[in-house]
Amino acid sequence: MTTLHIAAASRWYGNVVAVNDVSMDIGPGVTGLLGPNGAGKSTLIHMMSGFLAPSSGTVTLDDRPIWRNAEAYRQIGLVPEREGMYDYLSGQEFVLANAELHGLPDPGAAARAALATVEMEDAADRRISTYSKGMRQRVKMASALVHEPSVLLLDEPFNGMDPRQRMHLMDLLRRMGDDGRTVLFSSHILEEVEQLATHIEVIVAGRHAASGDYRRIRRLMTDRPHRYLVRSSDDRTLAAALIADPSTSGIEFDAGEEALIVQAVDFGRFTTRLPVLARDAGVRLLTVSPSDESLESVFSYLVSA
Ligand SMILES: Nc1ncnc2c1ncn2[C@@H]1O[C@H](COP(=O)(O)OP(=O)(O)OP(=O)(O)O)[C@@H](O)[C@H]1O
Repeated sequence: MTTLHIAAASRWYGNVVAVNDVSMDIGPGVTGLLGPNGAGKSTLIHMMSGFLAPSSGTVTLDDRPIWRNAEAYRQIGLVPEREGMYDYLSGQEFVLANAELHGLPDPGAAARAALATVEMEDAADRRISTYSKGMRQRVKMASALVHEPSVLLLDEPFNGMDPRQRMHLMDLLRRMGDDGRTVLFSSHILEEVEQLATHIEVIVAGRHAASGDYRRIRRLMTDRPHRYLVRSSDDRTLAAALIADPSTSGIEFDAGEEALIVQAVDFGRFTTRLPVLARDAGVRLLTVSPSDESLESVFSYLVSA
């Protein structure tokens, strides 16, 4: 069993604090690292893979520091976000180079096996420059898997993949998690994380914001107050009806938007009550849209919770 242990880890670049006092344990199975762009996901993954030293705190693998520890590197595979690859190599040569760097006894066979795992055998002898984005992603994956690591770290692995490739990679990662490997992938898309991860760590503005399974994270998001932008045939009458109802805790009129901004007490109740109240008041609803549903606002709610 392999566990990554991150204890009060921070990393700064000059005066930019990318990761701020983060503590978490990542064990076997599939974990999703969720956070908006710039949250510090890549920096955290680079510390977990031994590419970066923490500025303070520790990042260990089964209690041994990862930074400058060749033994730990042998157990870790990293699929970086960066696109830069050696385009003049074939897929086979690229994966083989990593197999050789790891000093594997039969690097050729290991490279072929890893390419087969990601279903790239047929294109293995073509130059990487001719590959699609999804194929490049798969070759990076084969390269990370060639030494059969017990920990696999993937930085935004689904970016640029078509739905079929995405499903295929999800199946593969699920299988690895089921086999007892420690798999962590980062994403800024909640739906992606929901489909794959049994455990989710949320990071926002460098800080650890929440942790748990999808249901717990979702609950944190839906239990918070919600704001809606509402336009109707008679905003004044609708506002009076809404404010008298317990599903609504506040209303203001946004002159710029020419709409009501309604603060709902809870998401489920408000969305069932609104049409009923409007109908009873003889008001036609023209627009109902969440005014703060962006991932960023959900995250900032999680951080302040
Ligand atoms: N080498 C660097 N030098 C200076 N600042 C950096 C460096 N790398 C990252 N940062 C800053 O650290 C913060 C976190 O960046 P990081 O790439 O880890 O976030 P991220 O969550 O992976 O975002 P993205 O998904 O957009 O890559 C950002 O503010 C970023 O600008």
